[in-house]
Amino acid sequence: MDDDIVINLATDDFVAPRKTSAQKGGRWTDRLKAKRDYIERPEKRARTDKSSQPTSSSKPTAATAKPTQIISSLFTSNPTIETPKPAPIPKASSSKPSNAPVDSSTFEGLGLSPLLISHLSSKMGIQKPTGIQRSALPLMLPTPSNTDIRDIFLQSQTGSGKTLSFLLPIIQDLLPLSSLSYIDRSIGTLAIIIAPTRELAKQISDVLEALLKMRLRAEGELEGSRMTRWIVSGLLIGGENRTHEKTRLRKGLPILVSTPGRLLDHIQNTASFNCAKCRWLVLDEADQLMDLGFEETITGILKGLDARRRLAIRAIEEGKSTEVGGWDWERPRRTVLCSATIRESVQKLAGTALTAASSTSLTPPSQLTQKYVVAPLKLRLIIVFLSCTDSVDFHFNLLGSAQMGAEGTAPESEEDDSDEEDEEESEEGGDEPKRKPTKLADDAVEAKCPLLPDVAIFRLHGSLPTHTRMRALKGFAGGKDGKDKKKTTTESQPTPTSSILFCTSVAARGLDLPLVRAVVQYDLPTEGGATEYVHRIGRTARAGKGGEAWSIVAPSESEWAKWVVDKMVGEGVGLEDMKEKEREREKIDLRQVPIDSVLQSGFGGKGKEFEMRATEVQLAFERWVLRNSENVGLARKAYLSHMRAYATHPSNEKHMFHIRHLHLGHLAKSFALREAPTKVNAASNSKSKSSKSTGSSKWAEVKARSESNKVNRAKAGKKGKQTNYDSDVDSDMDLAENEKRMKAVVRAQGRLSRKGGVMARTDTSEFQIMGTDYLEKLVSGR
Ligand SMILES: Nc1ncnc2c1ncn2[C@@H]1O[C@H](COP(=O)(O)OP(=O)(O)OP(=O)(O)O)[C@@H](O)[C@H]1O
Repeated sequence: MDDDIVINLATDDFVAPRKTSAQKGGRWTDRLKAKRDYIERPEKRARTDKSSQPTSSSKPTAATAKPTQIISSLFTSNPTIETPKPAPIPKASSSKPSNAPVDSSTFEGLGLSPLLISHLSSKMGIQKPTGIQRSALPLMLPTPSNTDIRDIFLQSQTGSGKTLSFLLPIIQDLLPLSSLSYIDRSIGTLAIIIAPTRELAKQISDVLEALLKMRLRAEGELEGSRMTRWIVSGLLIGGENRTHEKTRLRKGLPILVSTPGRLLDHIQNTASFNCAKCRWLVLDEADQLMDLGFEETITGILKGLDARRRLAIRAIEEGKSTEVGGWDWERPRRTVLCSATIRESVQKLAGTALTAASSTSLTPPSQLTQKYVVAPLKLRLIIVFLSCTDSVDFHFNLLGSAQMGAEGTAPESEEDDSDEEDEEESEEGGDEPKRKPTKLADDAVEAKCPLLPDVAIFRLHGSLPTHTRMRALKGFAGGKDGKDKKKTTTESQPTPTSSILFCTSVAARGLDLPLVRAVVQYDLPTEGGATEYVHRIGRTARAGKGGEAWSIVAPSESEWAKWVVDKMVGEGVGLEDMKEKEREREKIDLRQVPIDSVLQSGFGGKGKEFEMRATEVQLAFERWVLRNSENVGLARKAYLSHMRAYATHPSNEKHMFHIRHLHLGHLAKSFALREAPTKVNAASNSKSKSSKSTGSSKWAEVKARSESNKVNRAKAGKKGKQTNYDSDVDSDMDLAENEKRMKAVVRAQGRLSRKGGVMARTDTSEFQIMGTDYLEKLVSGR
């Protein structure tokens, strides 16, 4: 399998829906289709914004020619989207991949141990160093000339081999200790690697274990134990039994890979965690780790390690130590900061900055093709994916269960006020055939999509339990889960040849899945701007391989393409010179592709046939949502969460990503919702009204908290700062739930000020987070 993400929803052999004129008898879907496709609706009140204008490209149809509108059509009432002029192919795209190994260099020439070189070559297929490895190894490998170099910052493009750049020097540094008779794993932890997500920590640990499997023996020795026998690696990522972790730590883990929270926990609370002799501290994705939210934890870790070291030295001085003698306590700890993107301020924290010679900018790998399509929101559903947690769950279930021609009914509840269209659905749903289960198990990680027979679908987000997240990643990457399933796949369930991973930004950084062919940003990042964009697209085009990045851009967001390129060039470290910036800009080839050509290649057919095919798929999705209240609930929740997430774009992006500019009707349609958005909110409100706690008491609670925040801020002398809530949070909505969600969003973004446990505006960005009332007003036009 060499393609792990596909972007087309249907292939050329898509079977066109049966044309029918039957009004009586036949399949329910045929009658419904005949009815719905040709129901003419009174013209909607015209929107005043230009986005409500019909496309210039859309030819007059029976519907558009008259002053009426087909409700289910995806291709009417769309905003005008300028068709891009074909851009010249930039010179850079024909040059050598920028993150590939460098032919002119060798590991021998960089001072790497022959034992490691031989293992890399024979067991891992790695022959030549990449640019960053060429820069880093001579300075980081243990030699008498570089003992003074303490903190190091490694910056290079995504997929350029930073992991080996720090793991190889650590291992080469520890290997000589093997000759000391007293050395075994009880020496404690000598190197710690911190990664921001569990998935990334696990991945680094896997690479480390692959390296430690080396049959390394001292030169000339054919027999005897491995030099790495005592270098046991450990992984601490939370979500696991603490007692079990403590036992492992007590036995000794010379190299530890961990997420920050769990590590701090053990430094503070596990007496038997011997980390006083730690020589290496690596912060992978350092910019994210140094950001607010993680910052305090990292500071706690640094202080904790220093304190442990001081205590150990004092114990030796006072003769109370059980430590073995002969340890070089004078040798300082070396800190390695590592990322593809990093702010200059963070870079300055490191004494020595090492970058791959090829580029210091925020640019993605040169061989990565970047494309974007400006799509009306309601058309997104038929293209591809990416979103917040609820949106991931919704799309995973939708794609994993919806089928062409499947039946639907109106939702079981909350539909007393269903509109004419819903009533039509209910009437026609009377003779529906037996339904298939419509929702996947809560812990399901893989689904087969009836619309995409050769595709396995996976999901990954931070609200899933750790073991589920790991299973998802393994399955997607073609690991055990995926492979086993392929063996048992029957004829009725064809072998998946491609995989799609629906995920949140939890998968944006560091994950190395070499077979990923394309990254599709169904939603652009709400947090992290161009930096997050570069990390996300960096999941493809790794180590010199090709890859494509697609971004789905709403008409109201169309300024984004220029903005993100400006940011990529402008935020590159050390790119002050205008000419240099211009050269960098030329290398970034982010080009717009007309939506028609994307749909045409996805759905096939002649002329505008793709419109009918796309509409059929949209209808299949809408029918799936209508099948039961659970599906409706998933869709509504995803829609509302999407709006909340959207509202967290920072204020300097408001001109492109303001919720006020979103076409909410189209947005609802992209979640396969037929209801007008007012109804989506109304349904949500009625649910919360029936919940135990009254809205008003919760409102009072939130308001009180908001007041207390103000007092705290005033006390702290932070005038002018405000909470991330607007003071007009709606009293009807489930405020506690709302608050929880908002907090989760903000915390996930690392912007929750831990001081006092309240959400406060941070110095680096001011969120658009606004009360539900405000969203409601926008939605209902009040
Ligand atoms: N010298 C090399 N030759 C060939 N492949 C390599 C070399 N070094 C590393 N790789 C491979 O390149 C891929 C990317 O490496 P790695 O994950 O370390 O990249 P990274 O720079 O950390 O990326 P990101 O910034 O996205 O975290 C891995 O599959 C790794 O095995």
